[in-house]
Amino acid sequence: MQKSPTIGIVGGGIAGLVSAYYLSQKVARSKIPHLRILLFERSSRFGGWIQTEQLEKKYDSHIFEHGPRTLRLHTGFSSLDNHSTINTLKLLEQLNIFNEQFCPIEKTSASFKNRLIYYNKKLINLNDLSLIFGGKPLRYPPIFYILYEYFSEKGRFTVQDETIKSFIYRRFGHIFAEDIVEYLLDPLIKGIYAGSVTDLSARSVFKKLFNLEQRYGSITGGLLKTRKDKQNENSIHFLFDDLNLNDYSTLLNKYSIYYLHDGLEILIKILIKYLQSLSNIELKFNQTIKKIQFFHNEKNSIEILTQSNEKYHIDHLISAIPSYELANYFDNKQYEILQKQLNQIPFVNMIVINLLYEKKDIFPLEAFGYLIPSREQSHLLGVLFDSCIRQKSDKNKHGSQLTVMMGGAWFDQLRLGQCTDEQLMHIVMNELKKQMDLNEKPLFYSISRLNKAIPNYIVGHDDNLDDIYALIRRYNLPLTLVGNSYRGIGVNDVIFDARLEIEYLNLETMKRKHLTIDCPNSPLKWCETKEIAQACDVIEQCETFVWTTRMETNRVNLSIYYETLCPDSRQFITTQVWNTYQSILDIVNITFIPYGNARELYRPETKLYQFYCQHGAEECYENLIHTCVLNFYPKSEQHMPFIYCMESIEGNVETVAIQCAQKSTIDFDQITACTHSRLGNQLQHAYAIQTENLQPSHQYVPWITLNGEHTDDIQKQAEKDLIGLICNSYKGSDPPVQCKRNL
Ligand SMILES: C=Cc1c2[nH]c(c1C)Cc1[nH]c(c(CCC(=O)O)c1C)Cc1[nH]c(c(C)c1CCC(=O)O)Cc1[nH]c(c(C)c1C=C)C2
Repeated sequence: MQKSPTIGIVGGGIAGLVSAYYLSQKVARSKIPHLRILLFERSSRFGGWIQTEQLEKKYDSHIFEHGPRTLRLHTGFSSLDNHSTINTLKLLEQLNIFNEQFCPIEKTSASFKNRLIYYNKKLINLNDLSLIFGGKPLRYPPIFYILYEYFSEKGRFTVQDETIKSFIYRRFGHIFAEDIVEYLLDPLIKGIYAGSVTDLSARSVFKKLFNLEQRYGSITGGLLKTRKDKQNENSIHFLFDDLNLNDYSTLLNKYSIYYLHDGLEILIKILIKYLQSLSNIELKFNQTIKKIQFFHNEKNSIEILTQSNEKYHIDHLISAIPSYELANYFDNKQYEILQKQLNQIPFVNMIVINLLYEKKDIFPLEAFGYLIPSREQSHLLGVLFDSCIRQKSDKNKHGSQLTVMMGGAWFDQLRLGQCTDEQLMHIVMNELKKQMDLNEKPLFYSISRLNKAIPNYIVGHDDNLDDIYALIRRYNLPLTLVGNSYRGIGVNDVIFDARLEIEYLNLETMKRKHLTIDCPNSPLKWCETKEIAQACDVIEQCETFVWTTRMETNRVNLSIYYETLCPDSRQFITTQVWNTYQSILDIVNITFIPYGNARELYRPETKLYQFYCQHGAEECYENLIHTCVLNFYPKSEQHMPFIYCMESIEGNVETVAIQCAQKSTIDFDQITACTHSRLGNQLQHAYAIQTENLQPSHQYVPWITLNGEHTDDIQKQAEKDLIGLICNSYKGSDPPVQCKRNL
């Protein structure tokens, strides 16, 4: 008998909708067609901050975007690869809106390249190199900055996190940092986070640059060393084989950003239409949630109580609301710390003013827009030249359009919350007159006050996230976090992150919770599975007399000699070994030896071994991470999910390791300490010896031994059907049910 497992999603913004979308696809692939998905949105519309207003005909049907309007085709500052970018393109294709809606902007076009700043009461173009050499806004030639950074003291492995300002001052020194911070990074950070360089985290916002410094000792040195690796980036994502970068390389090389012809909200509308066509999804508008209660019972279920006192029982909750809103639902004292950690992510208020002018050419030059450094003391953060950006779609329309952004981290200081619309417009008109020499009155305008619109990843954000995940694990909460509060604020990041999170959801356990199993008549079957044993109330007896006996006497010993970045090793671990782990772990000991074709050299001066790996320094580092994890987490249940995760995801090793540690129960601080210690070095050396002592010597990786033996036959069978191989080698009289199916 089977009741329907149910997943609840709270929040009907882009994160909630794409979570429902990817979940529906996962359900269709899996064998749980009865799984129900409930999506709760408190307002009467879906889409969150993504909102497109279509103006009347008398305004030439211009569109006003009240939130995001362009999407990235390049990696951006925090993303480490192009997968999130490709993923959104795939989504547009899957929803059949790519061909009619996708409007890319060429990298060479003025409306992308020309990014201006308001400097010394003038608009200057950062793309105009002569300006930089002419001493604006950088006082010295750029090569001075680069050389200083390259030779400045290495901060390797010393800094946990710091503000963007302190990072730049540490790397470039006082003489050079001032220009970079005041006139480049201050406006840039305003133009993405509406935040301040004195608050935001270098580690979270400039992930790539921060990691390069931590790894290679300097940003420039790191960039030089990793230039070669970039060529290998055109790969397929390990979890999602539809994300083949090669399919899109021409497009990514040519274009920089894109917008959707009818505005970004078309993506929301099409998603809703698709979700409404599915029978197992219910989209619930106007549903304010009063309470979410987690029950720590056998089923670990959740109760959602709405304002209208309706109750919903669900098995898993996907939170697609901002972190501070989720925090409110944890009103039980028990979750006080989790509530506090969620509340530690600050959000800033924005005022977005769209303006339509009658005249066609109101812009000083064709550009993306301009940003205003804090030193210039303006009430505005920046101005977007929408007509330049949407040139292709709006070429036959009259007039011109721009958007003014206000608020962010300076919202309270400038008392913008107290301004009436008239006062805001007065400020805007004055500033545009001063900055753009724009004296015209707009034909039409629209003011949006976006409360707590953009999360600011302040210093310690990544550590805070670690704590949040550790608490969710400690309380054993069936909870998934998606949305821009956590791991990226761009639309691409939010969509891709939701897809990853859904991929990691284990629907099987949800299904099992809903199976009502009757105890079979024959006692021979009582210990076949945990669920049957539970139904027969003989768990303890099975553990003592059947399952442990299997464990002690007849277990098959499987050893995998591998290297972490080798594609064949990764393929083997993420398919054959992972399936084996998931189904027949109680008859096999799985041992990992992460070394493979590496070589070692003893350095008497340091009394340490130096390792050289087939796939370079990155691989040596990942081998070492695996080595340390295997040492501190010796049980398969402890290290296998981490190893599987790391071997599944491509990208910067440290970032992936942190991400995977968060998802499993690994304390990454402990592992980092080990990788930098003599202990880590000794453990890696032990694996080198173990690999070098193999009889016969290994000739390739992964190299498999079964009960200490390697033959071509064992290798071939292992690569083809590892479960079958282990089941056949198992000598116990009570093979698990999965083997019976296999034999
Ligand atoms: C003036 C304020 C803002 C402007 N846009 C935003 C704010 C707060 C919001 C915003 N802009 C970007 C993102 C991230 C998108 C993503 O990663 O997918 C967000 C949330 C993109 C962006 N905008 C600028 C830059 C350099 C970037 C990074 C990626 C890219 O190159 O597209 C610069 C910029 N933003 C604004 C202006 C006027 C401006 C430059 C002239 C407005």
